Amino acid sequence: MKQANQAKQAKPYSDTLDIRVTDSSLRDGSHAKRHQFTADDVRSIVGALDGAGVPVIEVTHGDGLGGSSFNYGFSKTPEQELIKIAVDTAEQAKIAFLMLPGLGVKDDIRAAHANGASVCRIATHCTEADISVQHFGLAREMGLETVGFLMMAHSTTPEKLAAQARIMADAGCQCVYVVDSAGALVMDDVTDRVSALVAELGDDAQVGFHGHENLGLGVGNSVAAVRAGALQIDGSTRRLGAGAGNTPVEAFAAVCHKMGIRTGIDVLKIIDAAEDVVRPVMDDECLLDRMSLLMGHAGVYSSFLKHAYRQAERYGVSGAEILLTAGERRLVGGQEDQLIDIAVELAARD
Ligand SMILES: CC[C@H](O)CC(=O)C(=O)O
Ligand SMILES: [Mn+2]
Repeated sequence: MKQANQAKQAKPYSDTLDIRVTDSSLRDGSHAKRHQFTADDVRSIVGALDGAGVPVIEVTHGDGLGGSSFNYGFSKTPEQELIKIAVDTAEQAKIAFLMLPGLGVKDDIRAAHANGASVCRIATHCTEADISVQHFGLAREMGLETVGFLMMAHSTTPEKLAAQARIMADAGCQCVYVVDSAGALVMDDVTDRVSALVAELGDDAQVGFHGHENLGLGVGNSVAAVRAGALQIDGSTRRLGAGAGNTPVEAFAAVCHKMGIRTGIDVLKIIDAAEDVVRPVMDDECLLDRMSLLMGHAGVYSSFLKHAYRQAERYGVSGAEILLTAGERRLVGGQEDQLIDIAVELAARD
């Protein structure tokens, strides 16, 4: 623990920030909204987060650029339009976008750049970093800041994860995230993974952490990540994200303030933004209920939640059983359609 704290003190994010927070309410939260964000939602949320000093705001379909589709759910508003509105609204925050190679293509990155986004986040399954190489190359050529997402990080070892982070860093990624897509990591797991990446990457790239609340550990895990040397942390205001939601930015900012970790976020303003601006846009609170808790326990991709509900209703089977079976089969992002297969099997069995 002592060493980890020293790592943080020795290497703050910048002269004024110890760590940099990215708010993902308008991207990860798109899963919870079934991708139905409107232009007004983006305008009001970006305005409030920007005013509270959140330094980076991510805006994209929940499954990233090109995610609007039959398999993942169609967006109400084209994501490039939302990105442009976010850029036009923010006065100080950078606007980030996410892309999964294969779902989105290079032209989507070019369009996001043309619309003014400045942080390009490329996500792959945690053992498949090699598919991100050309996208990092393109993004760097275009002058975009780059972030890599190693998703479902609970499903591989710290050593293997660090080797995948090396592939991203060598391709031009400036910060590689440990992504707890299933909200399945507990604190020591986070410490081990972040430490392994910090040791592997050294000064070549920063390390980040993206948490989900499925075991109620978003804030605790994010603090563990910071102590292990992470310099970038994701969260969502009011936990507006997939599953039980993400690390709540307002709680994390308050905890950091108490711990003397500088985030640049005004705690009182972000608390007001959560209550007065983000909550009214949400269909429901992102709850730590039976379904999301099962996801954390069984290691299921958080964005499967709404799909599981839909198939459970359609085939008259238990959503919890769909999720547990998805966990047993170790399904990864992109295999949403297999939840239909599972539901059909469960219906045939009942
Ligand atoms: C693009 C899918 C996914 O929602 C990315 C992410 O936030 C995660 O894996 O947690
Ligand atoms: Mn997520």
